[in-house]
Amino acid sequence: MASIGTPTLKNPSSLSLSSKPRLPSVLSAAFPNSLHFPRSHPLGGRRFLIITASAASSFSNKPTVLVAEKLGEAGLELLKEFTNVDCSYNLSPEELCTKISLCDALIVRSGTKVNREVFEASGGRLKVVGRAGVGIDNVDLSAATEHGCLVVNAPTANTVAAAEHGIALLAAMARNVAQADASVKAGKWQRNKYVGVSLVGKTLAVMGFGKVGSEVARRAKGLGMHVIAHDPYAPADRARAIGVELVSFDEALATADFISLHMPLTPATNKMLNDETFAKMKKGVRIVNVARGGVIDEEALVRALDDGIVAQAALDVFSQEPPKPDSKLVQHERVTVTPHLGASTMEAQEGVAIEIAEAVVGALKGELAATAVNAPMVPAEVLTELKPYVELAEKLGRLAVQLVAGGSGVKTVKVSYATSRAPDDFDTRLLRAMITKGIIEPISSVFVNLVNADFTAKQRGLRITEERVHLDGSPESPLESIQVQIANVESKFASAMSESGEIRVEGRVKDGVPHLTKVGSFEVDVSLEGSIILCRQVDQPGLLPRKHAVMAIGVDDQPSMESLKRIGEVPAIEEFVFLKL
Ligand SMILES: NC(=O)c1ccc[n+]([C@@H]2O[C@H](COP(=O)([O-])OP(=O)(O)OC[C@H]3O[C@@H](n4cnc5c(N)ncnc54)[C@H](O)[C@@H]3O)[C@@H](O)[C@H]2O)c1
Ligand SMILES: O=C(O)[C@H](O)COP(=O)(O)O
Repeated sequence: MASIGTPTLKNPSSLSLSSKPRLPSVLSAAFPNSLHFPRSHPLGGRRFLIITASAASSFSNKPTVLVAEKLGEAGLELLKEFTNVDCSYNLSPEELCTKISLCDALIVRSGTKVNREVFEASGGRLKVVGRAGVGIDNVDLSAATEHGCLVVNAPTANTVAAAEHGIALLAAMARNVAQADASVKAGKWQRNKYVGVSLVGKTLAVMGFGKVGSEVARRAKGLGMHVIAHDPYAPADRARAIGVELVSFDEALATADFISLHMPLTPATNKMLNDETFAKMKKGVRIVNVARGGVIDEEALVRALDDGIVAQAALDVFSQEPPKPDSKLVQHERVTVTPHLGASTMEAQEGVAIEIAEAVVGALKGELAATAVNAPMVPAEVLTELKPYVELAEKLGRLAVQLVAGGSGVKTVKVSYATSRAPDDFDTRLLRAMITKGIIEPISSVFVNLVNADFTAKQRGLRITEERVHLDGSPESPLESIQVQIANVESKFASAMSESGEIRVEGRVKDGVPHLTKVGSFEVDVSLEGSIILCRQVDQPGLLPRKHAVMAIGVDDQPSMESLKRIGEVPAIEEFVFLKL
C-alpha cells in the first residue's frame, strides 16, 4: 500500500495564523441553536451533532440545495429559510451531473440514482445527500463516504403509510379488488369469477421485522391473522411484545399462507425469493411486496404464478421502475400492481419533507444528523464534553506530521488516550477522525471529516492504532491526555523523537484550552493557539554537564524568514522548528 508522502505543507499561506484560536472549521458551527425534532419524532427532545463537511458556518452565503424529486411544501419552506433551493425534477443523469457541481446538498426520493458519477461530478462541493424516505439503495454509499459526503435519510415519517399500503394490497389482493374494478368498468358483472379468500385465521409471514414490518404485523393481528416473522436481526422481545413468533426463513416459507416483504434491498436480500425459495413455499401462497422489487427474482415469480405455487401477488415495487409496459409480471392476471405508492400519502410526504429538510439543513450547518447513514452519530452531550479534546486531537495530528523529515513516508500512527473512563463510556471515533484530519490535511488536498476519515486513512496506507491507558481516578473528565506517535520516520526536529524512536507529541486540556505538554521526551507547556516554535536549547551554557531542554513558544503570526534566521543564530539554540496549527 502506498504511504502518504513527505510532509511538506501544501499551501502554508492558507493556514490561519491569527492570534485567536480558531475552532476547527468542522466544529465552528456545531454549537449554535440546533434544529428541533418534532415531539412525535422518536428522537424528539434529543439533539444529535455530527462532524460533517460544514458548508457554511453562517448563512450569509447560503448553501445551495438541489431538490431533484417532489418534496412536501413544509420541507421546501424550511429549506428556503436557510438555503438557496433549486427544485429541478426529472433531470437526466447527465443533467444531474452537470448541476451537481453547483450544489452543496442534494435531496432525492427513490427515483434518482445517486451513483459514483454524481459524486465525482460534484468536484467535492456536495456535502450532504438527503434521501426523503427510507430506502437508500439508490445512493452509492461507498462513493459518498469516499467523497466525504454525508448521507442522511428520513427513516420514520413514512413507516405507517408503507404499512397501510401493505395492508391495503393484502386485502385488495385477497378480494380481487383491482381486477373486479377493471371488470365492472369494462361493463361486466362477474360475481363468480372474483370470489376471494379470507384473511382471518390465515398465517402471515412478515419478512423483515423492522419499522414497517412490525406495523404490518400489528395491523394483520387486528384482522385476525396468525402472524409469524423472519428477521435475523430483530430482537425477539420486540416480536414477543406484539405477539409475533420469530421463525427461520425456511419455516416462514413453508407455513405462510401470505408473505409480506419488508426487508431492505442489500446484496444479501437481492433476489431472496427465487426459483429455489418459491419451491419451498406452501402451494397457493400469496405475496405482497412493498419493500423493494429487487428482493424478488421477477422472472421466477412469473414461473411460480404460472406453476400455481403462487396464487397471487400484490406489488408496489419493481426491480426496474417504472417496469416495462409489456412486463409479463405486471400484466399477469393474478398480479395487482401500484406505482411505488407506499410512502405516498399527504401526511407521510409532509412528514418526510420536514424530516429530511431538518436533517439536511442541520448537516450543512455542521450540526446535526440524527439519521446519518454513512457516519457514526455523536450525541450532543458527548460532543460538548469532547469539544476541547477534539481540538487538541486535530492539533496534535498537525504538529506531529509537521515534525516528520522530508523523505519519510507516514504509515504508522499510534494514539494513546490516558483516561479513567471505562471503554464503554469513552468513544474515540471522533478523536481518531480529528487526528487523521490533522495528519492528512496539511500534506494533501483531501478534505477529511468524520464521514471519510477512516476511509481516507486506509486509502493512503496510513495505519492508526489506538490504545487506552487506564488511569485510576475520577472518570468525571473524559480524558487526561492524548499522545500521538508517528513510527518509522525521521524528524526534522531530532528532539521530537522518543526513547523508542517515534516522533511523539502529547497534549492535555487545561481550563478548557488544549496544551502541548510533551515533545519527544521533553516536558513543555504551551497553549495550542496560533502557531508555535519549538527550540532545543542548552539550559545553562558554561555548566557541565550541560542540560538540554525544549522550549515551546506560542506565536500569533508567522515569523519572517529574517526572524527565523536570527533564532537559528542564537548560540544556546541547538535546533528549532516552526509549526503551523
Ligand atoms: N413502498 C414504499 O413506498 C416503501 C415505503 C417505506 C419503506 N419501504 C421499504 O420497506 C423496507 C423496510 O423499511 P423499514 O422502514 O421497515 O426499514 P427497517 O430498517 O426499519 O426494517 C428492515 C428490517 O429488515 C431486516 N432485514 C435485513 N436483512 C434481512 C434479511 N436478510 N431477512 C429478513 N429481514 C432482514 C432488518 O433487520 C430490519 O429489521 C425497505 O426496503 C424500505 O425501502 C418501501
Ligand atoms: O424507501 C422508501 O422510503 C420508500 O420506498 C418511498 O420511496 P419514495 O420516496 O420514492 O416514495
